[in-house]
Amino acid sequence: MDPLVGIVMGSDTDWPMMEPAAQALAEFGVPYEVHVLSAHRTPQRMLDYAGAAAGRGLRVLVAGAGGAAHLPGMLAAATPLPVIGVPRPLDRLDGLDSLLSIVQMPAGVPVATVSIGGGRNAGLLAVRVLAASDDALRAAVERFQADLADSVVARDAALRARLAGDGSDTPRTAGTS
Ligand SMILES: Nc1c(C(=O)O)ncn1[C@@H]1O[C@H](COP(=O)(O)O)[C@@H](O)[C@H]1O
Repeated sequence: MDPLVGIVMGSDTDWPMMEPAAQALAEFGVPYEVHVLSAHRTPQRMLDYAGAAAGRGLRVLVAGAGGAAHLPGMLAAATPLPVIGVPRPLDRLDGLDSLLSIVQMPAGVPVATVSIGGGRNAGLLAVRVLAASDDALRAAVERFQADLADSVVARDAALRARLAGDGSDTPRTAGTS
């Protein structure tokens, strides 16, 4: 199947952060491609990719980068497709630099920014973008949401059972120890 989502990143060293995006897409059966592109290091290649993306059938781009993370914004400038940015935490500044570089776009050039290191949510958001015009995919998203809710209920029950076993499940008044 031709890819619908382009997962791109400024360096191959970003892959551990971006792999969960790929896994999320795979869980929903959404075909994707993966590339290393850099607004800084391969500017023309990045522009060529962005310019051709929609015509090749891609529908969403997920772009991860660290530090001076200009890749998502530059892609958004050069494609009409929705771009989801993923800020990568590097050794210094804990990813705040990447987050601000990606999220503070000028009006007219939107990038949907997920949390620092939020590769999985970026993949899930790409699925939702596609699901807006795909009934079968939307039904799969609804099943995913129901499963997530069920897992929280199960964890609630497991925690309460564990605390009851400890004899520590006694209701307490807020502010008392
Ligand atoms: N932020 C960007 C861009 C860009 O925005 O064009 N190109 C590479 N990078 C980032 O540089 C970091 C270090 O890269 P290396 O590990 O290759 O030195 C990576 O997180 C990459 O996304």
